[in-house]
Amino acid sequence: MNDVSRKELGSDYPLVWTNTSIRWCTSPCDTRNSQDNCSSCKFYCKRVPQIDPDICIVNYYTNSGKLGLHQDKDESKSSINQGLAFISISIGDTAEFMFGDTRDKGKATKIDLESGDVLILGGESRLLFHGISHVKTNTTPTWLKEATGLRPGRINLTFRQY
Ligand SMILES: O=C(O)CCC(=O)C(=O)O
Ligand SMILES: [Fe+2]
Repeated sequence: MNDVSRKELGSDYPLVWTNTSIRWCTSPCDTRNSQDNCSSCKFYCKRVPQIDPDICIVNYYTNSGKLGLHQDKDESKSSINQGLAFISISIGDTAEFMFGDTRDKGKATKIDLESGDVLILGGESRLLFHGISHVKTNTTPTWLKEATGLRPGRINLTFRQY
């Protein structure tokens, strides 16, 4: 993601992202007990409840793959009402990710999700409309292609708590 996208996301929605590495909380951190005791991921702790994922959905997009704007509502009412996050990890080709408050594609904000980006939608942003407008051909990092023989396209993993 570029810096503009980071600012947009950071100011409007409680999202956490990284580029090319997973920055994860390594110290005790639990919003259910305390909101301030985590030095490594204060932002995440304060605004997005922690999850114990029990579902992983794997999406594979060819270079013509798309996913229309939608809300993720298949988890339990309790999970959604608490704003439990879903954690999305992108691998392979870059995709343009859209998100917004309505299903209107024209009004959605668009950001690039690159291989290695981690996006967390939780708390206030749990029910954001989101989707993939397109996948950018031949954008997988060369080292990844060489190391894995990954075919063209994009893999997205989302970890969720039912
Ligand atoms: O591929 C993505 O980045 C989003 C996937 C998604 O929204 C979903 O699986 O519900
Ligand atoms: Fe989704």
